[in-house]
Amino acid sequence: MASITLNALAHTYTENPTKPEDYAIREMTHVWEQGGAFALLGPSGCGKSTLLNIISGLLKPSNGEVLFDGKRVNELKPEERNIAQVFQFPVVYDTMTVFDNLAFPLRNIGVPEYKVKSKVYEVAEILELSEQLKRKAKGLSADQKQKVSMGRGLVRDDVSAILFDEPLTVIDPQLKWKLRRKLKQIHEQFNITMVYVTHDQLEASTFADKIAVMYNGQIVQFGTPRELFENPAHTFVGYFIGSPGMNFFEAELKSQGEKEALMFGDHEISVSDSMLARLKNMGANKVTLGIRPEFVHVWDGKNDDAFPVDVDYVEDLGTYKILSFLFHGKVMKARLSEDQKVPSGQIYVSFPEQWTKVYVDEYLVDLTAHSSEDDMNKETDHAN
Ligand SMILES: Nc1ncnc2c1ncn2[C@@H]1O[C@H](COP(=O)(O)OP(=O)(O)OP(=O)(O)O)[C@@H](O)[C@H]1O
Repeated sequence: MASITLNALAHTYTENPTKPEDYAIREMTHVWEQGGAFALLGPSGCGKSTLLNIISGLLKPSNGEVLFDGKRVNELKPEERNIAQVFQFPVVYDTMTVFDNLAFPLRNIGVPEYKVKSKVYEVAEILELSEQLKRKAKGLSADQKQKVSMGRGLVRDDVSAILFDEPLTVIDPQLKWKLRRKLKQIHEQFNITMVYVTHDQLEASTFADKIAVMYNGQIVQFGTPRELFENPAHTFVGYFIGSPGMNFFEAELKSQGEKEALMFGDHEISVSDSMLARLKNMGANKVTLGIRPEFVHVWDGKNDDAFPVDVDYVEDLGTYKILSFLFHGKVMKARLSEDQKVPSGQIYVSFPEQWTKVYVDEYLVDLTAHSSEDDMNKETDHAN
């Protein structure tokens, strides 16, 4: 078991990179703490496999270091890193039995046969492969083969971490859920650092305690599924997580007499005074506002804090409904519970201040985050 540190890591497949877009991995420093269950979540082409291959040693990074438990491993070959990697497609020896497939990594490092046997039985039991141990791998179904692949990663006690690269791609939808639960259970039992790569938010949040969201070669947020949902640190996280994703609209900071106000057309959007002060300080005149459909309040009648909007359409998804409405010409969505009345015509919506997130240059303006400005204010307070 090990912690995995990526220190000022960057990677390009281009010979002479000149701009940030030339990098599949833009410079990042990141730590996967030892024993954690993590997911690396992002769309196709964002750099997930590149990052995984750098950790396992299949790829040499252009810049920076990979450290296991604080020790640099850049120069170590994959087999010297004690990392197990499970790929999208099962890697099994068809002509061998399931038992021999599972035993292979142990026999390779000279583990005595009595230990091989007990470990293989233990792992086969967990993965529900005990009945198949004597069968040739060739006759197995795709999901059974993938379980054998996973098992080969699990048999060794000395692995530092297990990396899964979209391991459930070949698995039937009904079985996916079961295998995901299994992986979670295995993590709890073995306490190995696990990094699970996927582009599926449901897969990421059912497996991982913490998710790194990757976008354009960068980790834009690393947090619990709840943190990603409630406080997206980047507009991409707001868009990518949730179903449907966050509503976004542009607003302008304008002076209204003595006060500043955040305006969307002629509508004033309510944010805290400290947020207005922070935006003024940053010189941010144009911002992006984000609110999740779950947090938009929908009212039948007029209300002091609510804006009149027109219903566009309502989609009934069984246990909930998605209401699309037009707010100052912009289509936005609200999530209604099953028993909520389906509105039509003109309705009123409000955006609770707590859930109205403010983004400048795609990043969240987070008033709870510790800033050097706060430190300076504190120091001034002390001095006074
Ligand atoms: N061997 C390679 N040579 C050149 N460019 C590559 C190579 N492998 C990946 N890339 C590029 O690097 C970027 C990141 O690719 P990568 O495969 O790491 O992304 P990914 O998030 O794993 O995508 P997917 O989910 O589709 O596998 C992409 O723009 C891709 O085209």
